[in-house]
Amino acid sequence: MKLSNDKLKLLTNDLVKWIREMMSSTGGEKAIIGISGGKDSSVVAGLCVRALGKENVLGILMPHEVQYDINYSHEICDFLGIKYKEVSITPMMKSFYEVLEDTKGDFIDNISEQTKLNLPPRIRMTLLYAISQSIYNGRVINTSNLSEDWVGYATVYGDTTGAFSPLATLTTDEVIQVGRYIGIPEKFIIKTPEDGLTKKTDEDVLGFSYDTLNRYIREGKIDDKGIKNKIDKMHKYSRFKFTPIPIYNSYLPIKAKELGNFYNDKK
Ligand SMILES: Nc1ncnc2c1ncn2[C@@H]1O[C@H](COP(=O)(O)OP(=O)(O)OC[C@H]2O[C@@H]([n+]3cccc(C(=O)O)c3)[C@H](O)[C@@H]2O)[C@@H](O)[C@H]1O
Ligand SMILES: Nc1ncnc2c1ncn2[C@@H]1O[C@H](COP(=O)(O)OP(=O)(O)OP(=O)(O)O)[C@@H](O)[C@H]1O
Repeated sequence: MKLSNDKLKLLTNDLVKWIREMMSSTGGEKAIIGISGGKDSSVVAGLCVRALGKENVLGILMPHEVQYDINYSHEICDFLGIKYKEVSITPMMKSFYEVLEDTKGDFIDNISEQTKLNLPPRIRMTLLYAISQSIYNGRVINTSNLSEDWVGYATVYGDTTGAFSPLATLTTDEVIQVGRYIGIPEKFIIKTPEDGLTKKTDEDVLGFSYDTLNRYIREGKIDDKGIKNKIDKMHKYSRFKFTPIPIYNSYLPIKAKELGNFYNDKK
């Protein structure tokens, strides 16, 4: 959705205020962000700098093997003036593969492509939490956007997680507009997103364009019925990624004083 300057101003101010409030309500001080050099992490980092000050934002660069565009990640951190650290995930990927190889035989024949695709996001998130927990009041900030989340194009317990998610209700084109509004240089926000492992673009993998998806999300309109059905199906079957783990709530009594009625409400 094309946003006017007034709307962008309102939205950006609100986002910045919300980040500040979320940081304080979760008892956090330092924002820890995985910096890929693409639009989502660049815009989240830019918003966090506005909300919390650059001294409270830390970028973690996590290449796997040779990341051909790693200079983008260094440059956006330098541009924002935030501290950053580059940590290769290759040793962790290797160990994981070794362990997985050892599980082959009994009930695993081959390591599936899905396993391979989703391992890097999970390792990156594990690393972000590991770093964040060793920093006083560190909080991992999620960088997902509405378009990808809408169709579940994200790894459960990988990039879907974090302390809070500033861009979760903004489509990819709206993230770009907010990025421009806060002065993120164009080269970081118009990079063609690709999944990093197959080198295919998101749109190749998804089978429809973000323009089509974003228009459907905001206006409910879509010309191609086949694509509409595909999006609806992807949406429906990926909601589990964004809901807390369902819990079995037995009828056995809970008499301890409960703040917030978490268990009793579910009965
Ligand atoms: N209804 C259900 N309730 C609970 N769990 C359910 C479930 N259905 C599947 N599952 C479990 O979830 C697993 C599948 O979910 P998941 O592991 O997420 O994997 P999956 O949805 O198969 O794949 C995620 C896709 O997102 C792409 N991705 C990931 C990360 C970032 C980006 C990006 O560009 O930003 C894109 C990635 O390339 C891949 O194509 C299944 O193997 C199964 O264990
Ligand atoms: N190489 C990397 N180094 C650091 N963080 C990464 C890296 N790759 C992915 N991430 C983190 O995981 C998030 C999701 O990554 P993904 O590769 O799926 O790109 P994306 O959703 O298009 O996001 P972005 O626009 O930030 O690249 C990123 O926003 C970033 O926080």
